[in-house]
Amino acid sequence: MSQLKIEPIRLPGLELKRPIIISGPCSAETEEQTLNTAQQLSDMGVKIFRAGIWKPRTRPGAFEGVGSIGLPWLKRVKEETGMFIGVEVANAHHVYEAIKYGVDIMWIGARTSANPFAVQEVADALKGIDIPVLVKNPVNPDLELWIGAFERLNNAGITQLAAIHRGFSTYDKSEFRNHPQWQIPIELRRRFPEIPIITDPSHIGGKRSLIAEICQEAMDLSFDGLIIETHCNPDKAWSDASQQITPETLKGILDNLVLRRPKIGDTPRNTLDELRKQIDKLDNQLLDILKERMKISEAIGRYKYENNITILQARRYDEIMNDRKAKAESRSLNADFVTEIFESIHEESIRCQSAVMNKELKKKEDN
Ligand SMILES: C=C(O[C@@H]1C=C(C(=O)O)C=C[C@H]1O)C(=O)O
Repeated sequence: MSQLKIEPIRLPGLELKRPIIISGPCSAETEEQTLNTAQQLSDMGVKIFRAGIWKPRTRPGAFEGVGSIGLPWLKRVKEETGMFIGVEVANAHHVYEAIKYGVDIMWIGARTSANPFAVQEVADALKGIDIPVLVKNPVNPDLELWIGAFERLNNAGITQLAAIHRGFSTYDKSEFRNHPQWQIPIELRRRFPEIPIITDPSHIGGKRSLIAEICQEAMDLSFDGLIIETHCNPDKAWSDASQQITPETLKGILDNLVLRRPKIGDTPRNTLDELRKQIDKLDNQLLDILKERMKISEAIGRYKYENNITILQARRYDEIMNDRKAKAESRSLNADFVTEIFESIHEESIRCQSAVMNKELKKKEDN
């Protein structure tokens, strides 16, 4: 199991409290737009400003960021508002430029964190620089690749690290621009509880109407912060207009966030302990039932071996899936959830039957 050395993010003079808020436009477009947005955010108490300077776009021809000429604008933001400034970096040149202009915090984008060569280049460029680096999840839902990026940065001596959860690309259209797949950042939290997780509702939602609920969900998962795109005139934004909001809208969203305590602490435990005992008991029953079901699958596997029948019986499988889904619905259980469970049980049943068949075959060969 990998070990990471994670230290809290240090920004001089700023006490980082949950939720950490990072905000600013998707892209710095003009000096005026950058400063105007920053001033409004600063007035409402936001301390960390973000703006994209180099924008990796899916197709050529879209606005790809203003490049290094935007860095003096960010420097002005820092000087005039006192906010800390952050940009996305994707190669060594970006890192050197950002350092030159006093950038306080850098993040690695989702397309970059999917590419170990690019992450390594950024890590090598950062060697010897003590700066917080935020790593967006790779575009594909691959937790190991995400962890690999933290390891590469760690190996280069970067320890002030945090994760940005921006959702995962899917071919299917869904209500989200990038599917949250919350179980992936949750698994990151389980394995590396010391890594702060910052959710990016702008990229997950892709539209303004989803931002508030994604922020609330992230807070209820006890994540640590939010990075939210804001623009002084969102409808006129040069990139990602549909997901940017005004600083004023952001203020409304933040004011309405319900912040619950991540630790159970000294709340009266009796009720919770009792309910958890009931969960433990039911989980044990589930495990016993699964064990019994797999034993029957094995017996079916032996029967199929002896009678020369294929393991997969698509019609029976289809009947089971339709039946269990209907029964899930009649019990007000989420049909997608139940479908996933039975898909997984079926897969394991096939694996158990294959193992039985291979064992029988080997026995026969050995005789
Ligand atoms: C157990 C069997 O084999 C496979 C596994 C199934 C299951 O675990 O429910 C169902 C159908 C088959 O694809 C079977 O044929 O009944």
